[in-house]
Amino acid sequence: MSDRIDVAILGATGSVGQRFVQLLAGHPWFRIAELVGSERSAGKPYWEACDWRVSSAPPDEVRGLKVKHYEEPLHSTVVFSALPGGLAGPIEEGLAAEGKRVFTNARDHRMDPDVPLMIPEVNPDHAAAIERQRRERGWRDGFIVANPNCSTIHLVLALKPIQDAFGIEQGIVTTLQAASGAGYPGVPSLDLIDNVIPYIGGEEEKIESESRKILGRWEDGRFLDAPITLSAHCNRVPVRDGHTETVSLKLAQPASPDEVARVLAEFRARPQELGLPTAPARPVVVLDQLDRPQPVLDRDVERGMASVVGRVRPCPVFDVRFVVLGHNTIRGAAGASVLNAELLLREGWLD
Ligand SMILES: NC(=O)C1=CN([C@@H]2O[C@H](COP(=O)(O)OP(=O)(O)OC[C@H]3O[C@@H](n4cnc5c(N)ncnc54)[C@H](OP(=O)(O)O)[C@@H]3O)[C@@H](O)[C@H]2O)C=CC1
Ligand SMILES: N[C@@H](CC(=O)OP(=O)(O)O)C(=O)O
Repeated sequence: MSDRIDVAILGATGSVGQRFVQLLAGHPWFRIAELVGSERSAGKPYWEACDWRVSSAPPDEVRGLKVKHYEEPLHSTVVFSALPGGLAGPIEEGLAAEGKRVFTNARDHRMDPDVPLMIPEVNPDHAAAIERQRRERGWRDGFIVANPNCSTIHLVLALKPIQDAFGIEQGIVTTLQAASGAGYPGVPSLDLIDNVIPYIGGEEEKIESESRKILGRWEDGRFLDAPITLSAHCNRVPVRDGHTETVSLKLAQPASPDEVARVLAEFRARPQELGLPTAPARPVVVLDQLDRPQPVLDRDVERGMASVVGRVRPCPVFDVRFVVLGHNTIRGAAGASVLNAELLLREGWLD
């Protein structure tokens, strides 16, 4: 365990930061060395600074760790960022310029033309954009790798096997997003209980543009978007964790619902081949029951790292429709970053 790589977590006290702590405590390759927060938390022991919400108590190895201010120097070479969007951008760039390998959840750099927006099962080859980043930004060892928006990740994990097998031309996705997606404390309880809020700022645009980048190609030193037209409708619902999405797709080649369900269930990719520690054995899990997936029952399948699909059936307007559910702060956020870091470590980018 002594040769584990020291890592820092930015935004360690928030909803996503707590999931990072949970996933990285006892990790075989990484050791939580530094926890970073705002002015509010800096200088306090983690257990005191953090309103821990994801299990009974923070892991012993971090309880007493003193939270650093985000302007303090960091010694860790790997940095996981759960900073708020808008604030994250310049801080992450500064760290990459110092040589840190930054794995970020924040939206700021996702659509940069030299930043991989990675899902290891979908576009591991996009890591090659790091070379352009280093060349054009003058960074020698550092880099930024982003993971997508929490709704985008689960949508794209379900689209990838279908795109590869049959091609996708158009899609409509409607989300039912959990309260924890808005951070902590997030949406006031009186606004959300007994209610549905049919608006999440910027979310529809992110789902539409991020999906095209991830499903696209890295070719001749630039990203080429996948030629898929998507229309997203986003809603906040009174669910604690787990985003549900209903999806209708127009395919390039005909396929029956059974054929679509089969390619989804059989989908395996690089993280599974490499046996990465945080990789789910099945990145997409297909359920047969008529009324599944449901957040309360299915969000923790494969330790929250899988996208759970159900109700694969014909679509009278397009070709096929289904439901996909995924944990928004595990595979939708912290788990996605950790899996990106595991992949890049195994592929030599952290040497
Ligand atoms: N929640 C989700 O499902 C998902 C979130 N994301 C993204 O992950 C990031 C974190 O989100 P989430 O955990 O939900 O947010 P939270 O609001 O729960 O947490 C925010 C974190 O950022 C820290 N922070 C706030 N302001 C500052 C500051 N001025 N300087 C330094 N640190 C600061 C807070 O520290 P302190 O407690 O010390 O104030 C806290 O640790 C965001 O970019 C979000 O968009 C991405 C995908 C999914
Ligand atoms: N907007 C997402 C969470 C989030 O923070 O997304 P992003 O990282 O794209 O800003 C939600 O509300 O569920």
